[in-house]
Amino acid sequence: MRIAVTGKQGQVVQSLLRRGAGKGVEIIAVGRPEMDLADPASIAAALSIVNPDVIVSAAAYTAVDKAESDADLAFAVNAAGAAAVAESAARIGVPVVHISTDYVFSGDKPSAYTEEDMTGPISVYGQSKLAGERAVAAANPNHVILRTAWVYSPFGANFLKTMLRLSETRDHLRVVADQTGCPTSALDIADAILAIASRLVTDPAPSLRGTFHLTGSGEASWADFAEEIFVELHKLGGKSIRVERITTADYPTPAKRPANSRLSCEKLATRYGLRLADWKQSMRIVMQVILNKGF
Ligand SMILES: NC(=O)C1=CN([C@@H]2O[C@H](COP(=O)(O)OP(=O)(O)OC[C@H]3O[C@@H](n4cnc5c(N)ncnc54)[C@H](OP(=O)(O)O)[C@@H]3O)[C@@H](O)[C@H]2O)C=CC1
Ligand SMILES: Cc1cn([C@H]2C[C@H](O)[C@@H](COP(=O)(O)OP(=O)(O)O[C@H]3O[C@@H](C)C(=O)[C@@H](O)[C@H]3O)O2)c(=O)[nH]c1=O
Repeated sequence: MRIAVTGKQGQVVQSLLRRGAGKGVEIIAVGRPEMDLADPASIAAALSIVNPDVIVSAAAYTAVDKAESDADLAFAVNAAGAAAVAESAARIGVPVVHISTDYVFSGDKPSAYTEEDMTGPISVYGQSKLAGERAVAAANPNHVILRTAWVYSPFGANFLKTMLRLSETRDHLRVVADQTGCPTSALDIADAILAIASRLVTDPAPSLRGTFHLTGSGEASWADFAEEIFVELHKLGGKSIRVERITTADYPTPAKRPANSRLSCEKLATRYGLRLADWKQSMRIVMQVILNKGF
């Protein structure tokens, strides 16, 4: 199986390259400079030349706060760019696996969101990703949209790495405790994508197509996540860091985040038999990779 994945340095792309190695899967990362998602004309040619069996649409404009003042580029990449990737897959006649986000929800629901729940993004990033979901579904019926959340990994920029970086110069951090979600390892996402892609290329069942939630098992607030990171850091010989649990109002940001963005992943478990590990277990693996500086 040959997979074309959009982006090069991103967390999910890098995790796919790492997890695909040695499994008889050829993964080709297609990104800048040869393909710019903000330049639709560059997309079809760059993807078709790879002659893939599946396209994984993992590249996105992910700077949540910056998107508030950069909506045109966020929409160009996350909506028009995603649409062009899905159209390219349709033209080649292959499935597209598109990655989306918990931020398509408002966060008002008191329990975990299912795929049937109404969306209602409260940030430009979330709005642009929802527009992308709709455009992907319209462009290629042979699609899987995977909504994931709170992604961390040894690669790129993420909350876990931000916490570790801040801990180098501080012994006390203030972190919001009233936003709840599901931390998800990009390495686990990569394993799931590989399993999903191999089903899609062999099984035309409609029940395997559509929108699915894919997050780490369990739930946490950002403060819980930070505390667990620092427990593990201390166990691995690092310094002790105190987390002060604060409210969203105490930590003003340009973009609003959902208060609740927990996602129910039952549909994926039922249709694909896939369930990701508990986030704390996966977080420990990622921490060990980062602190030991290698796999
Ligand atoms: N990070 C998170 O917490 C979450 C992410 N998601 C979604 O998961 C997917 C993967 O996210 P993640 O791996 O964390 O993303 P990253 O922020 O780590 O990487 C973003 C990727 O997108 C690429 N990219 C950005 N703009 C363009 C552009 N104009 N043209 C081509 N490539 C571009 C980057 O390119 P380059 O390689 O050149 O830097 C990079 O490879 C995204 O769709 C994201 O919306 C969903 C939920 C949570
Ligand atoms: C750095 C920091 C953040 N925070 C808060 C701000 C915010 O509410 C929360 C997370 O902040 P970040 O900016 O790191 O994370 P954010 O960019 O909001 O992460 C999101 O990224 C996009 C791409 C997604 O799709 C989402 O699923 C989600 O992972 O933690 C603190 O309370 N203290 C801190 O020291």
